[in-house]
Amino acid sequence: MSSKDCHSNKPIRVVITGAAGQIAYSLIHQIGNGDVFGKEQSIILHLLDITPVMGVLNGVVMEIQDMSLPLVKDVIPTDSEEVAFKDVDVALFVGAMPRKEGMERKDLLSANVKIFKSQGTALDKFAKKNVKVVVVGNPANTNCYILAHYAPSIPRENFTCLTRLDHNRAKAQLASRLKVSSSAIKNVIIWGNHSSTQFPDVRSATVSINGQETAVYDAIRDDQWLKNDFVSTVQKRGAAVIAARKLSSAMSAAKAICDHVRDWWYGTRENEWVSMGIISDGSYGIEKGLVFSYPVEIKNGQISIVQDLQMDDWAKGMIEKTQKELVEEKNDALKATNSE
Ligand SMILES: NC(=O)c1ccc[n+]([C@@H]2O[C@H](COP(=O)([O-])OP(=O)(O)OC[C@H]3O[C@@H](n4cnc5c(N)ncnc54)[C@H](O)[C@@H]3O)[C@@H](O)[C@H]2O)c1
Ligand SMILES: O=C(O)C[C@H](O)C(=O)O
Repeated sequence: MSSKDCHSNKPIRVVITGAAGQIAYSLIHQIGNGDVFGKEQSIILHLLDITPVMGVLNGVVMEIQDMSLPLVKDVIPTDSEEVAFKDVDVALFVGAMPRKEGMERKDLLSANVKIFKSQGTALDKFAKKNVKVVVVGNPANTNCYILAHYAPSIPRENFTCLTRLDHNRAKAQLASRLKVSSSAIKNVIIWGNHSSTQFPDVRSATVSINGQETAVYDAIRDDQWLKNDFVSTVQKRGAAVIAARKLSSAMSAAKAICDHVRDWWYGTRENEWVSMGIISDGSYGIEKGLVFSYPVEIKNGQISIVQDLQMDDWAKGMIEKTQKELVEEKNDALKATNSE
C-alpha cells in the first residue's frame, strides 16, 4: 500500500482472527479508536472466530456498536475464512489455542499449525496482495512460517510475527532498574523465537538521563544481572503472567500489537529500532526463510534489518540456541502439516 493510500480516508479492511477471545477484547477498541492507523483513517472490521463461539462474537459486535466509534464504518463477524480475508489490507492472526500453566509455547504446535495452514491458503486466495500480516497466536514465529508457506502469492516481506511484547517487557525491566520512564530506553533487541530461548539483548541499548544519552550497560554496570536475571525475567515473563492470572497475557499483548502495527504503518523514529519477527534473508547468519526476530527500522512501509551490530561469543551462542529451536519447530510443523 502506498503512503498516499495509507492516509486516505477510504476505509481500510482489518481482519482480526480469534475475535471472540481475550486479546481481541482489548485490541478492538484501540484499533477502532484510531490509536493505530490514525484519527483520520476509517476502518471496516472483519472479525473471524469459530462456529461454536458465534454467539459470544455477536456480543462483541454489540459492544462495538455501543462504543459508537466514528471511524468504524462496518463490522463483519464471521466463521468463514473467505468472508474474513476478502480484500483485507491488514490481517492480525490472533486466533489460536493459548498455552496453560506448565506448557511451552511449542506444545501448541500440532493444534495451531493446522489453523495456519488453512488460513494461509485462504489468505492467499482472498486477501489483497499487499496485505500486511501479523501473527500473534503461538508458537507465533512458526505459525507465521506456516502461514507464509501456504500463501505463496503474497510478498515475503509482508509477513511478520509479534515479538514487540518481549521488546516492551525488556524496556520495562531496564526502566524499572534505572528508575526512569520506559520511554527513556531505546534500541533493545529481541533476537529469535518468541519463546524461552529468545535473546533479549541490551548491548546497543541506550538510556536518556537528564537529556544525556548513555549506554544501558554503562548505566547499569552489573554484567551479571544483565546476562542472567534480566534475560531470564524477560524470557519467562509470559509464563509468570499465566501462573498469576491463570490466563495468558492479553492487555499487554494487545498494546504490543498496536505498537507493532503503528510502527509499520507510520515508520520508526529516526535512529530508533524495534523488534519484529520477519522472514530471514540470511542476515546475521540465520537460516534464510526462518521467521526470526530482528532489530528493524521501518520507512514508507518497508522493513529493514539493522545491520553490522557487533556480537561477542556469548551473544552469538544465545542467538545460535534460539535459531536451533526455530529450525526444530519449523521441521516439526512441516511434518505435522504434511501428515494431515
Ligand atoms: N506473540 C505474543 O506475544 C502473544 C502474546 C499473548 C498471547 N499470544 C497468543 O495469542 C493467542 C490468543 O490468545 P488469547 O488470550 O486471545 O486466547 P483466547 O483463547 O482468549 O482466544 C483465542 C480465540 O481464538 C479462537 N480460535 C480458535 N481457533 C480458531 C480458528 N481456527 N479461527 C479463528 N479463531 C479461532 C478461539 O475460539 C478464541 O475465541 C494464543 O495462541 C496465545 O498464546 C501471543
Ligand atoms: O506466554 C504465553 O504463552 C502467552 C504469550 O506468548 C506471552 O508472551 O505472554
